[in-house]
This record gives sequence, C-alpha cells and structure tokens, in this order.
Amino acid sequence: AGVTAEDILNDAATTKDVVTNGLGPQGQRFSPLEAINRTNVREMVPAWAFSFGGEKQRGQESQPLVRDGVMYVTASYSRLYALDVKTGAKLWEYNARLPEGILPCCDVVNRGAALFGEKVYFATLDAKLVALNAQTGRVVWTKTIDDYRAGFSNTAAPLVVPTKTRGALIVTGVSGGEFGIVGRVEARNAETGDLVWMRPTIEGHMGMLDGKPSTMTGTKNASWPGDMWQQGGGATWLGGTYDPDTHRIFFGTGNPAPWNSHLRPGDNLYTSSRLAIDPETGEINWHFQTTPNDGWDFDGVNELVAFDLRKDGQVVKAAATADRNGFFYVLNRENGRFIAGLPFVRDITWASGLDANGRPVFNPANRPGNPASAAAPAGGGVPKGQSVFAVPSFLGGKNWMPMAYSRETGFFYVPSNEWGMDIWNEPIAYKRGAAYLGAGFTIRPLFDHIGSLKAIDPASGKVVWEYKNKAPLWGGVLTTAGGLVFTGTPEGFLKAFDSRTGEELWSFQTGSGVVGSPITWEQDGEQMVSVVSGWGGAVPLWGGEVAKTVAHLSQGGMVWTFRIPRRVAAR
Ligand SMILES: O=C(O)c1cc(C(=O)O)c2c(n1)C(=O)C(=O)c1cc(C(=O)O)[nH]c1-2
Ligand SMILES: [Ca+2]
Repeated sequence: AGVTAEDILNDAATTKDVVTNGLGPQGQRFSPLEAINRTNVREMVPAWAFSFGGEKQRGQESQPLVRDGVMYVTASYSRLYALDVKTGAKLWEYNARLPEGILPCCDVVNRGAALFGEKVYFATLDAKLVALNAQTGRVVWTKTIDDYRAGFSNTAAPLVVPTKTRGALIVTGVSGGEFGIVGRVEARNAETGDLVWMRPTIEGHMGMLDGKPSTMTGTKNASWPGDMWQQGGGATWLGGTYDPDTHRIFFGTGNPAPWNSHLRPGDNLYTSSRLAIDPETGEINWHFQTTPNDGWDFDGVNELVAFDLRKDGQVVKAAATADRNGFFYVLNRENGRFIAGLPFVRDITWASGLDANGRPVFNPANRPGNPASAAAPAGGGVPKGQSVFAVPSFLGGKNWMPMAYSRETGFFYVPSNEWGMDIWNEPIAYKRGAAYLGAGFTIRPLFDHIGSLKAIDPASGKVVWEYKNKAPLWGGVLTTAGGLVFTGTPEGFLKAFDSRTGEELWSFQTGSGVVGSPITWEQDGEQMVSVVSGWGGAVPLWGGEVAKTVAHLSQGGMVWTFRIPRRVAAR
C-alpha cells in the first residue's frame, strides 16, 4: 500500500515501519519500542547483513527506511537498494549514472531516501531529484535541481510535507556552499515533480511561487556589502525537518561564501541560520542566526528538532539544535525566540558566550586576520592574514550527524567532537565551479579523544553524561523507550548505551566505520535494529592532522540488521 500523509505524520508513534528520515518528520529519532531494552540488549545478534558490493566503498551516511517488508537504503555514489527486510536479499537496485566532474565538497555521500504514495525519492550528487517506482525501482521521473558544473550537488534526504492547499510536497535543499552557490529550499509536487515554490536563503534573490516571482522576506541585501550576496552561499545541504504542530518547515543554512569574512562585513543573512518556512507558500516566518558574519565555516545546517519543553510547570513549544559553532540552542519554535543556550564542547575560543538574544559574544582576537592588511610574502605568493587557533574546528562541535531526543528521559543525545584548527584568510575571487574559500586551515586534536556523545538536559542546560571516543564521531543517533541510545563509531562499532547513565551495554564490530544513522522497527512482532556501515565523509578528506589518525580505518558498504533471538526474548 502507498505511503499516505497520515503515515508520514504518525511515523514517530507507529513502530511497524520507518517511512521518514528522523523517525518522524520532527526528527526526534526516538522509537517507542521497548522489547529491546537495558536488560536484554546484551543478547542482540545479527539477523542478516547486505553488501552494496563493487568498488564504491566509502562514505555510507544513509538512514534506511522500512515499508511493508521492504528496506529502502541509499549508498554512496547516488545508489539506492530495495531489500527484503526478513532476509536482506536484494529486490532491486538503482544506480544513478553520474557524470565526470561532479563537485561534492565532502565525499560522495547520500543520507537517505523519502517515501510517498507508490514512489521512493532521492537526490543525487549531480543535483537531480529522482522518483522511482517503489515496487520495481523503475524511474518515474527525474528533475534537475541545478547545474553540477556550477558546484551544485545534493547529499540530503528529501522531506515529505503534507500541505493544506497544495497536496504533498517533496522538499529539498542544495549543497555547494564551498563553491559560492546561492542556497535555497524548494518544494515539488510529489506526483509530478513540478516545482511549486522556491525560497532562496540569501537576501536579495527572488523566490518563486506557482511559476511567478515571489519576494524575499526581509530587506534587500541589507546585511551584505556590494555584490557579495550574488554568490553568498547559505547552502541548505542537510535537508530539513517538518513540525506538523506549528505547520512549519525548519531548514538550516550553511556558511556564507567565501570563508574570508573580511570581504563581507555584516550579518550576511540568512547564512548560518535556522529558517522556519511556511509549507503553503515558501515564505520565511522567522529566522535565528547562530553565527552572524561567520569567519570559521560554521555552517548552521544542523537539524532543528521540535519537542515540548517542560519547565517550571509549563509546557513550551520548543525546538533544539546543536550548532557546528559549539553551542546548543533551545528556541521557541512558534516565533524563533531564544530560550537558552550552552556550549556543548570544551574550550570554545571564537565567542565567550551568548547574549540574552542568543547572539554570540565574539572574541575579536580569534577571528582569522584580514589578508588585505598583510604584507605580501618576501618570496612571492599571496598575502596571508594573521592565523589563529580556533575551537571548535571548521568540521564543528557537531557536523551533519543527527542527534536524538528521548520522550522518555527528556534528554537530547548529541554526537559531538572536541578539536581545534589553525585558520588564516587569503585573497579570493569568485570563479564558477571553483572552490570559493579564501582561507587555509588545518585541524588539530585538543585531547586524547575527539568524539564525545553527550546527554543534554534542555530544561537544566546540563550535560548529564558523556561517552568519549578516540576518533571523531560521524554517525547519527537513535534512542528508544527501552532506555537505549544507539550510535556508531569510525572504529567500526555500533554501540548501545543506557539513556540515563551513559553506561555502554552492547557493541558490535561491523567491519568498517559507522557513519550512518541507526533505525529500529517491529517486524512480525519482533524488534529489529539496522545501521549502515562504511567509513567516509569529510574527516578523511579535510581532517588535517586528524585525518592521519584515521587513515588506517577500513572503508566499506554494508547494511547490518540485528535482533534478539526469540528463545532469549521469551525468557
Ligand atoms: O556548504 C555546503 O554546501 C556543504 C555541503 C556538505 C555536503 O553536502 O555534504 C558538507 C559541507 N558543506 C560541510 O561544510 C561539511 O563539513 C560537510 C561534512 C559532510 C559529510 O558528509 O561528512 N558534508 C559536508
Ligand atoms: Ca560548508
């Protein structure tokens, strides 16, 4: 049976399928299942494993979906597999034929598919949106989102949003912030793939609604000098969440382009921000900017997760986000107002804290210097601005990997990393399809661990527990009513922790680094857990000194599915 709007809206409460990225459109990644729990998780063993095969063994950041006995899982290099959930046998496979010259900044990743009606949707590294027949894998339609030669690509899972006036929409963003593209969110008719609305994330650019130009919320170019808004970045590369309760789409926006912030004094709206968008029109209802005039590559794309904040006997419609810049924010999701914030990594240097509105209090000495006021080096070459050591590194206190929120404990489980970087600025001019950074950098460790999974209580603003991991954590998190928190490590383990104490209760070596997001669901009355294994993503490519420490890790491409054997479960 086809996936309905009701199935999408109920995905967080139902357990038989997983039809959304995030286990519900709000992206809480919480399952009410408790058959696998603190007491018996030690008995969990593999049910089956599946290999994506071939030579394309890297960067498996996908979250599988499950519907009516079929698992839909994407793989690196824009591939999609349909598997029999009972045996792991392959039903069909779709392999996008990618052109030479695609320009993903940070590995050939894909984070997952979307399901609606009889179709399965996913976006490709050459910036296309593909709709396949979920039964057969045959292409129903393909839409070009934009030109990969200009630096556009797509890595995120599409978001399905049921609307009141325009039916179900497939909502996508774009990648390409490091190439000076202009970010945008766009919505397509789920049936036909026709564009319904498009909303740019940089002031001054015109949006679109029903084929007609639609103006941008806010003052034209007010926060950008000269023509810098024309290639302003603000890529929407991580996709979004949807909150049925307020009927708002939440999207984060990436770094402003170029990285050299001295070329664009001003807040550079709406880069490094969270946007609340009206699904009916694409208009921006509110924005919250985490890093105004970003100079450290602090993309603000991190997922905004809706939850009910219980504080002083009141329930507030809140949402939380853990930013790349190292701060965790609690916002009012009705109006975007700042409620509370805290640093979730140690020794942040670029800001001393947040003010009453959640705006960072900058440390001016920790902004990389202006190359325009530096002398050209004696031996030739470009002038370099003053280099600074900044924490967190540009790969962030948290990067793409999604956190989870437990409706049982009320805690957020945040996959974070503790590291810093040397960063300096250089002159740069925009050239279509070329890197547009104007900065140099190298990442360095701070401690003898980098990865850190933290349980954060949004009501008290306290870190309740922490699990330290040697390599940077790069996988998503799942939490369950069974009192468990699941996440993977680059060292290859899928692990289960006690959601209250952080005690490690179970781990399994998958054979390659785990940078995917685990799921759980109920199959014929039995709870199952799945995760994709296959090391990759930005760390091996951009990790500087840290990349050397993970160079020995094996690449891969497998789906692992676990269960507790029935005879044990029955005890
Ligand atoms: O600005 C952008 O368009 C953009 C896109 C992506 C992406 O699509 O994967 C990443 C980043 N930026 C980025 O800054 C980053 O650190 C990053 C890490 C990863 C990854 O999958 O490991 N992707 C991206
Ligand atoms: Ca970026």
